[in-house]
Amino acid sequence: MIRILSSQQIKALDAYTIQHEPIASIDLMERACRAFVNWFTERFDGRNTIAIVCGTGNNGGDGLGIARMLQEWSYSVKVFVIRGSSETEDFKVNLERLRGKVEVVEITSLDETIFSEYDVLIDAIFGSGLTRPPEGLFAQAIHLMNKSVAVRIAVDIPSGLLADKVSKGEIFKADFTVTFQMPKLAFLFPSNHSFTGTWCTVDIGLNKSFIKEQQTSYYYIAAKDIRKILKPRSKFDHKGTYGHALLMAGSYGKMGAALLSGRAVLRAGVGLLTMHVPECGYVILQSSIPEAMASIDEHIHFITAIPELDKYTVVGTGPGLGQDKLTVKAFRKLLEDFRKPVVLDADALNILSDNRELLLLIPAGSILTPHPKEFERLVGKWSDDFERLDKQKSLAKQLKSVVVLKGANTSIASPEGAVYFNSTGNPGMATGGTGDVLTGILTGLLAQGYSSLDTAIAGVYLHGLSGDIAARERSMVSLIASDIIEFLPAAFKKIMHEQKV
Ligand SMILES: NC(=O)C1=CN([C@@H]2O[C@H](COP(=O)(O)OP(=O)(O)OC[C@H]3O[C@@H](n4cnc5c(N)ncnc54)[C@H](OP(=O)(O)O)[C@@H]3O)[C@@H](O)[C@H]2O)[C@@H](O)CC1
Ligand SMILES: [K+]
Repeated sequence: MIRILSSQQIKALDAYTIQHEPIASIDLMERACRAFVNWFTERFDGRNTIAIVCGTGNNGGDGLGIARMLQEWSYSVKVFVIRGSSETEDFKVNLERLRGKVEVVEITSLDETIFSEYDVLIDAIFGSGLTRPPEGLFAQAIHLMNKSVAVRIAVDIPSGLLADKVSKGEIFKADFTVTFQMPKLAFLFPSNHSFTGTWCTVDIGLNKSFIKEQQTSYYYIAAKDIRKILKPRSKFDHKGTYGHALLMAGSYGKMGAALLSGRAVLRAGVGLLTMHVPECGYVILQSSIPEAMASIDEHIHFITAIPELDKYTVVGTGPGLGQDKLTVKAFRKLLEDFRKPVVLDADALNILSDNRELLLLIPAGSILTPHPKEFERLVGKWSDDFERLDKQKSLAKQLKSVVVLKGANTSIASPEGAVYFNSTGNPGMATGGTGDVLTGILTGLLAQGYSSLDTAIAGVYLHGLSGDIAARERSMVSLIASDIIEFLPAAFKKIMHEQKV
C-alpha cells in the first residue's frame, strides 16, 4: 500500500530524510528537480518554449533548479518570480546557481499577455507549504496561467490546492502534476481533477522506514497489494473449497443486470453459483449461464421470496432487483435470516435508503457498493469531498461493514476507519452494467473466503484493471460491461504472474 501522508507529515519526512540519510537539504531539492526533469524530457522536446513561475519557498526553489537543468538540456526557458514575505535558503541558493544562465524576471505587476508566448507553463509558486488562499499577484498570476493555451504542469502540487484540506480561491489548473514521492489526499477527489490533471508520482528517495511508521488512515492501492491478497490454488482443491454463492438479482426487463453479475461471480473464481431470479428469468438464465444453478421465484416479474439459505457461503443482491414492496419484504427476510456477510448494490441500496430500519439488520462484515447518487440517498448531501469522505467512514463504522464508493479512484472504507483508494480503471467504464459486474466479482471473491476488506480491495482493483485492459484492446469509447468480464481472466493473470498481458 502506498501510504498517503498529510502536509505536516511530509514536512517531517523531509526533515528526517535530510538528517538520517544524511543529505543536505539543497541536494534533496536537486534530486526532486532531477526527478521532475527526467519526467519532463521524456515527454517534451527542445522545440517547446518554457516559462517557469516560482514563489520564494522551496516549491519556487524547485522551479529554479528545474530551470537550470532544462537550460543544460538546451531548452528555451524563462523564469518568473513572485516574491512572498520570505525566501527559503534553498530558494536563495538555487537563484544564485541560476545567475547568468537563465533570464529571471521578478513580477511586480501583471500584463494580460505575460504568459501568452510560451508552449509550456510550469507552476512552482506554492507546493505543500501553502497555508491560505493565494491573493494579490499570486492569485492574478494563477488566473492568467489558467487562461493560457500552453500545456500547464504543476511541480508537486498545483498552486492554490491544499494537500489535505478544502481549498478556496484561485487554483492552478494543471494538465499534468508531477508530485514527489506519494500522491496527496486531495488528488484523489473528483472535484480536484480539473486542478491536478493527470498526475504521477516520482521517487525522490524520502526515508522509507519513516513513511512506514507514520499514522495514516489513507492508502493508495498498488498491484503488489493485490498479489499479496490473492491465494494460489492447490492441487487438491475442489469446488467446495471456493464457496457457494447465492445471487439474488433481476426483474422483468432487467435480467441483463443479473446475467452480468452472475457471469462475473463465476469469472471471479467461485466454486458454485446459484442465482435466484423471477420466473421470467428462468429461460434467459439457463440458456445464457449454463454454469449457474437456477432458483426460481414464484413471481413472474420480480423476486418475492428467498430460497433456503443454509448452503450458501455468501449472498450478493441488488442488480436489477427493482423495489416492489414484495421484493422489499424478501430483502428484509434475507437480512434477518442470513447472518454471514452480504454484498449489497443498486436496488438493495435504494431499498435501504427508503427503509432505514433495515440498515440495522445488515450483517457485520458486509460490503456495500454505492455510486455517488446511491450514497447520497443513504447519507444525505455533502458540501465537499472531504465531508463526503467523512460520511463514508462513518457509515462503514456504523454498519461494521466495508463501504465502497464507486467512481474514479473508487474509495473503500473499512469499519476500522481506514480508506483505500483504487489506482485502476478509466472513464470508458462509466457505462451501464459495470457496477453489476463489480457486485459479481465481490460476491465471487467473498465466497472464496477472503475477508470483506481484502475482497473489496482486490475486487475493485481487478475490476478496474480488467477495464484498463479492455480499454486498451477495444478503446474506452466502445468499452461495455461484458468486456470487463471478458478481460477479467487477463487481469487475474497479470496480477498472479501467470502471463504478461
Ligand atoms: N517534501 C519534500 O521532501 C521536499 C519538498 N520539496 C519542495 O518543497 C515544497 C514545500 O516547500 P515549502 O514548505 O517551502 O512551501 P511552499 O509551498 O514552497 O510555499 C511556502 C511559502 O509560501 C508562503 N505562503 C503560503 N501560502 C501562501 C499564500 N496563500 N500567499 C502567500 N504566501 C503564502 C509561506 O509563507 P508564510 O505562510 O510563512 O507566509 C512560505 O513562504 C514542496 O511542495 C516541494 O515542491 C523539494 O524541494 C524537496 C523535497
Ligand atoms: K506548484
